[in-house]
Amino acid sequence: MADSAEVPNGGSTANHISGDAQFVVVANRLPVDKEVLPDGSVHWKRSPGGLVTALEPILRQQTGAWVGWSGIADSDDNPDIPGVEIHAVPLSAQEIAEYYEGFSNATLWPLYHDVIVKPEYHREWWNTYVEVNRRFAEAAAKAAGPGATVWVQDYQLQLVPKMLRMLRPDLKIGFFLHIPFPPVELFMQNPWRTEIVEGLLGADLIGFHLPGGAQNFLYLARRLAGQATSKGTVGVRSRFGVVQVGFRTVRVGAFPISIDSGELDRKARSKEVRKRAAEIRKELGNPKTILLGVDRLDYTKGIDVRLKAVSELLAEKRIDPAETVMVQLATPSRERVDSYVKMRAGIEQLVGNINGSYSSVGQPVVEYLHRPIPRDDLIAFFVAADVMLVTPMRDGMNLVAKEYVACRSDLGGALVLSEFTGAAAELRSAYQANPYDLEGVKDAIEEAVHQNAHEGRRRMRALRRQVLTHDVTKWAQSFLGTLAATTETASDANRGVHLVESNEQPTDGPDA
Ligand SMILES: Nc1ncnc2c1ncn2[C@@H]1O[C@H](COP(=O)(O)OP(=O)(O)O)[C@@H](O)[C@H]1O
Ligand SMILES: O=P(O)(O)OC[C@H]1O[C@H](O[C@H]2O[C@H](CO)[C@@H](O)[C@H](O)[C@H]2O)[C@H](O)[C@@H](O)[C@@H]1O
Repeated sequence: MADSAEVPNGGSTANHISGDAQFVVVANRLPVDKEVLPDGSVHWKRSPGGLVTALEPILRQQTGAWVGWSGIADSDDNPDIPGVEIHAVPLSAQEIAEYYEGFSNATLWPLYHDVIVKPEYHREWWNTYVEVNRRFAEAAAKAAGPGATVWVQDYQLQLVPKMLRMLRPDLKIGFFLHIPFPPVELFMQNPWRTEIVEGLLGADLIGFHLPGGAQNFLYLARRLAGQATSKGTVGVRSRFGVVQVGFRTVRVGAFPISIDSGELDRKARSKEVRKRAAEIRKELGNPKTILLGVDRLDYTKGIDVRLKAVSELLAEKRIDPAETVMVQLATPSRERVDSYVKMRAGIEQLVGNINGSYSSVGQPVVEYLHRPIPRDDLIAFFVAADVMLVTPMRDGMNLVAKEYVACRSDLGGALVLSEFTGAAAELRSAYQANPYDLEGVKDAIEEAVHQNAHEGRRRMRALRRQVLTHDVTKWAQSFLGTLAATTETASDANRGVHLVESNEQPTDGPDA
């Protein structure tokens, strides 16, 4: 183990006595968010988003440590979670503004999601991103036992793999990106593009949801970091790409994430959930059709698209307001970032417009809740919904689509799914649509609303086969199994792989 090392990008050096955890997850967020109630008491609640939904069952199966931030400023409390050793990384209010709201969510998030909103590039935000990444790397280096496996998560921490390797060359380091890896032309906008590619190359294995992301990364590793890489296509959980970094071999692969589908299936079959689902339908006025949206309130999710589509279908009398209720459950998200403030106002206006035009007294057409819903209630909503609307402009995976399918053991319901989600590659039997084509989205919703029962069961059976056989355990096992099998020597890892030198003319272009 290296006791001290030079950390690139302005990092300090330190002695890092190792801890004893053999498996360490490093993520921006802890699995629980700290909340200080008005009476001063502290309450820990489930953190928002799919990353925590996916990783929480993995940590339950595999004892280890979790390094992350508690969601509020200046807190280093470590909540008690059975079987998980928590290491909170405190962030100041300024770091939250510059690293989390700034560089992570107003620079990288829009850049990696097709620049739906214009990314902002500020040097101070970048400097704080580097500084906070260094702090996470140091915390991980302290938590990890000798030779441990450390799994770094997502776009907020792309510099951690290289920083951690400098501190602790004895570790096996994996990195997984939960959001899309953008096309090369967009990635090249980033003034710190080379530092990010080099940061990621500190890992032994870099995982993406889709082969396209992995291939984009391989091209950039050659072009920006000047490394030799494999050529040819990357497969799903197979045919990994290779980047040769000096004597080290870095593997690059596609590992589509999933959910604990078995557990959701069991819960959704329970008497309590069935009863709650029936109550929900009754509370909504026993409509013929319940349309459902479940999202973090994020501009990438296309909540406005589905509201506009429903509004036009009502205007064109293709769906009947007396028979239809749309429920939109929206968890508050990144509420101090400008683009989120604007988007929330736009969505609430659309909801108001639809209700103003088509509701009757006591019977709103759109029910909109801006708060997180307890898990068991959410499952009951999935069971009650006739049509699930998942319409992102771009989404790394979208676990909501998979959760809906896992909850439909009755083979009822229909899924309308944007082509631009990672989930679309697997959920082929959904009613898929291009979210930029409003007529196409309307047609998909109308078809789903009016599907005949036989066709609905056929589609749902196919969707469930995929979701139940590809659960989150399979995702983690395939990633961690590949990481464990990474070999130290270039000659072993590269046997049979043709490497393209960075100065060779590549035959596989970006997105190939
Ligand atoms: N309104 C809500 N209340 C409770 N949980 C929600 C709500 N909206 C989304 N979720 C949960 O958050 C997770 C979202 O994951 P995903 O669809 O992958 O998107 P993201 O991680 O971008 O938010 C899912 O597990 C979903 O059930
Ligand atoms: O931590 P927040 O800023 O509140 O955001 C919540 C999480 O959102 C993103 O989730 C992504 O991960 C999901 C699981 O892989 C995937 O299905 C989804 O498409 C992604 O958007 C983000 O990547 C996480 O880091 C956040 O914690």
